[in-house]
Amino acid sequence: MHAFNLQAKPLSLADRLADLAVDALIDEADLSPKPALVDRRGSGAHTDLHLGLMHASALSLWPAFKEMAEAAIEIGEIGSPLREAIGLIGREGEQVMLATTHGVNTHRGAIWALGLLVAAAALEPESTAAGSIALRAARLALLDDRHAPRPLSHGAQVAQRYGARGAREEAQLGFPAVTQRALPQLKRSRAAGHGEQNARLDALLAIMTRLADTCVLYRAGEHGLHTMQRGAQAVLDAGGSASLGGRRRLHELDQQLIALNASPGGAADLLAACLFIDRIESRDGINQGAF
Ligand SMILES: CC(C)(COP(=O)(O)OP(=O)(O)OC[C@H]1O[C@@H](n2cnc3c(N)ncnc32)[C@H](O)[C@@H]1O)[C@@H](O)C(=O)NCCC(=O)NCCS
Ligand SMILES: Nc1ncnc2c1ncn2[C@@H]1O[C@H](COP(=O)(O)OP(=O)(O)OP(=O)(O)O)[C@@H](O)[C@H]1O
Repeated sequence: MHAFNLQAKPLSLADRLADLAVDALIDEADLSPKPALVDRRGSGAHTDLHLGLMHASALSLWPAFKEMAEAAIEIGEIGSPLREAIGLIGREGEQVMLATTHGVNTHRGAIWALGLLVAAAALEPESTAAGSIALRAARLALLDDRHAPRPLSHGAQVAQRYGARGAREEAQLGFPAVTQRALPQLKRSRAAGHGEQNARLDALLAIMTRLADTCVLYRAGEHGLHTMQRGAQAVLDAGGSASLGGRRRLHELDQQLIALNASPGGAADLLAACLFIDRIESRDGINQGAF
């Protein structure tokens, strides 16, 4: 008789980073109540998205994130070969996502942001400070990818019309919405004892106060963007999502953004990026199999 070997094979660094990226996407999707976004309550301002689709899409991206981490480990340095390798994997990941969702864009911006961050984390697994990971990701984002198509995406149209450079610029600047706003707010709200879900909502709102979210600009113009930014600030000023006043303001913001069809999808992607970095930072080095 053969004995089964019940000892699990240890996860590789690439496995663990892909797990963390997918976890961050699932946590972002599940977080509720998010203004005008897909969450456990419903589809927000979207007609073609729902929570099950967001989950399926997140899970479908696991192999792409793992491959990006493996490419970073194998190539080992920031430069055009790595930039172009993760660009190719990202585009293939997008195709898998679209096949999973029957053509709906569930996570385009998230593949970009998390893909860069996964590669950045894999390059130097002992260097887990948020600023260091974001800086490596920015250096990658600044490199040109000769093979990237330049479609007239919604982001490109908004760039022409309003001058907002969206997801690309946010990454090239080192994710300031994450390092300067979301992570500090997440920590402040946790320290104030507001509870994890409220702390995450506050982090999302902190992103929304300043972000030039091209999803919102495309769908609702500058009026939509100002409504998002002012409304998010009003929730935080009223005490954040854990307070009664803040909750009321959050409900108002949800209603206003839905009426404007203004879904802050870029802010949602950056919340996932924030949760990914937070998990890495809060553990004892990603090389030590701590998660
Ligand atoms: C840079 C990307 C995001 C394209 O940007 P572009 O603005 O042209 O596209 P699009 O309108 O589809 O927007 C992408 C998404 O970014 C998110 N987003 C919007 N605004 C912002 C913002 N200010 N900050 C961060 N993310 C944002 C939204 O979710 C939006 O849906 C990326 O998809 C890309 O370059 N793809 C080419 C393939 C590639 O190189 N992939 C690399 C994977 S690492
Ligand atoms: N919980 C969420 N709810 C809604 N969107 C989200 C959520 N999380 C992330 N997103 C991001 O929002 C974007 C989807 O926005 P949107 O539907 O405006 O995409 P689009 O295809 O550019 O536009 P449209 O649907 O107007 O044709 C995705 O790129 C995704 O990364």
